[in-house]
Amino acid sequence: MVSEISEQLVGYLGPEGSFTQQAALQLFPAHQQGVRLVPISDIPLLFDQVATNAVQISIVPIRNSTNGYVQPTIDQLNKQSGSNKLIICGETSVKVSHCLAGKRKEETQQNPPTSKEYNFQHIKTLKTHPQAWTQCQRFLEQALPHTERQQADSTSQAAFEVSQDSLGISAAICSELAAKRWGLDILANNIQDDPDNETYFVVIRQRHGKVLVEPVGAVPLTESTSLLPVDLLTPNKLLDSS
Ligand SMILES: O=C(O)C(=O)Cc1ccccc1
Repeated sequence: MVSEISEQLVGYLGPEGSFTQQAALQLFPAHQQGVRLVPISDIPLLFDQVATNAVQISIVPIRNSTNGYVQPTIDQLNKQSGSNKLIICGETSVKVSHCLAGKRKEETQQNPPTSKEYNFQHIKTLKTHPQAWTQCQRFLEQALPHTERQQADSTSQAAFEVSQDSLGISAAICSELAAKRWGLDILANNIQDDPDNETYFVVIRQRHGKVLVEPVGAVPLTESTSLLPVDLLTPNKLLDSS
């Protein structure tokens, strides 16, 4: 008996509140019937899950306007290119505005916060996806130059981890959506160096896989428009605009 897929599963770099979820929602709006967005914990797993048909599509970050290619994605593209099983069927982009999110320091009558500046002295550890450090370099050098940095698999994973910190001494660099989703206070917003900071995402699926619902507004991949490294655009490699 052949089992028909009644619901299309679309993986994105989770948990909820990531920039990749914003890209996934752009491509598969929330009200769309027959599609379910599934948070997946890291980039290699997003590729594996498509390759095994555990999800039919994955959305992965590939490049940022400030600091270039997302290396784990490039590594996976190179790894998968030999098998010819997966293709990239479109691209999209999201404007990326980061905030610093954590627990606000208790305010006392004697120590009210000044109007715009919050005191970050209680923040001992910063967490985020590696791409975000260099997108927020100026702010971090000025406001938190000596704070310990810990890497997370995504910006929203960093927000989730900070939400579990009962001492309130860590902070995440993430979207405002992630801060809200995981119950954090926004300690500073728009902390990225470039106000036009933007990240590009690609849509991955199996070359011969069944896709019930096509992504909305995805830019098709062509040699002239693609954001991908040229050596990955050669025929018979992973990429295909068809
Ligand atoms: O999707 C996310 O939240 C990520 O962690 C990847 C990322 C990191 C920095 C900017 C945009 C996307």
